[in-house]
Amino acid sequence: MIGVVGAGAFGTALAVTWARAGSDVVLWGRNTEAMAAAQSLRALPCLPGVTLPDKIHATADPGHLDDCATLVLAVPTQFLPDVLTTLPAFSASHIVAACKGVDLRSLQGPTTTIAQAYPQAVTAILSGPSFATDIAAGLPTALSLGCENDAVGASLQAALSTPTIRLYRTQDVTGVELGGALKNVIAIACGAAIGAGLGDSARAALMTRGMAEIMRLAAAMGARRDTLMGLSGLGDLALTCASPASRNFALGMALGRGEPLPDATTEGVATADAALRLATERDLDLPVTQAVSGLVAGRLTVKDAMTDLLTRDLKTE
Ligand SMILES: NC(=O)C1=CN([C@@H]2O[C@H](COP(=O)(O)OP(=O)(O)OC[C@H]3O[C@@H](n4cnc5c(N)ncnc54)[C@H](OP(=O)(O)O)[C@@H]3O)[C@@H](O)[C@H]2O)C=CC1
Ligand SMILES: O=C(CO)COP(=O)(O)O
Repeated sequence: MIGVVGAGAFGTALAVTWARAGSDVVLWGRNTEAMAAAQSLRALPCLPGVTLPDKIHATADPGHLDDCATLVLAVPTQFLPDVLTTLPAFSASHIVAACKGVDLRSLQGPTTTIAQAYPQAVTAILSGPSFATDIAAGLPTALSLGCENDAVGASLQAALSTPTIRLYRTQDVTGVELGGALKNVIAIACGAAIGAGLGDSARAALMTRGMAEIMRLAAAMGARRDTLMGLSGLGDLALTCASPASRNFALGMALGRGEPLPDATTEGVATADAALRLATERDLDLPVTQAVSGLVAGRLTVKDAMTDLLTRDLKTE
């Protein structure tokens, strides 16, 4: 049995696809009324038009997660520590993070946060280009599964792949985590460029130089370059920087149009500042990330950010 913690768009979409593939799934959300309604109506408002298969048990009672050998945590990264401290302890042997961010308080990725709360469990990270709506619609998707323990990684890969979701596995947890987290920051930059009317060429430049920043920071933290060139890196960058369906890209577009910050809980907002702190500790320069941090905090306009980026010292590629 698979337990999914977090009945938002992504947790629900994953639960639906695993249930359709034949797994029994407990889908836990914190709101008692909402989860009772989901269990009886077989639907959740975060995924309109999607029917919850019978194999999903929607609940707000964490006791129902006790029998799950595998738990998948699909809550926004900044809320993960709270979720882990408010839920009772579980006996799950495998815990998979399905979150894309770096915790701003601890500067840790989700698997480190989980491992501190559950030292007995093997942790893994699931990340890659995948809109919840696409997964729930049964559209084809490929994701990276990072797990240091390759035997457990292989069993999770088999258990969590479905006829429509293909998982590739790696032992490079840091690469999978940082690829998924840092692409959100670059998506905000690309959205801002498009929202401000700076054009597709500017977006391509930001994606490319943003990828260089992702590589610079993640490699300094131990990630492998080939992981970052894979699904949870270049793959997710390509999706998120090109689609208004991305909340990070859409947030950037709103800022680019001169509107106020629409939703400060969007993953890339906190992760921009977390990435800058990680970079400062390593004496690294992340100019696009710096621009995003200034934009979301209201310290910079898109015009200021553009001028800052274009007037930097010329350098080799
Ligand atoms: N949406 C997508 O297409 C994708 C999302 N992701 C990643 O999945 C993660 C979750 O995102 P997503 O599902 O979209 O987010 P949503 O905003 O749709 O849902 C977030 C969920 O987390 C719950 N939550 C928030 N705070 C707490 C808390 N303190 N305690 C308990 N539960 C809490 C919310 O509960 P409540 O409803 O009660 O507020 C909600 O169920 C993010 O890291 C995101 O980057 C990854 C790939 C695709
Ligand atoms: O991570 C995602 C797609 O892979 C979803 O991106 P957003 O969080 O920007 O919507």
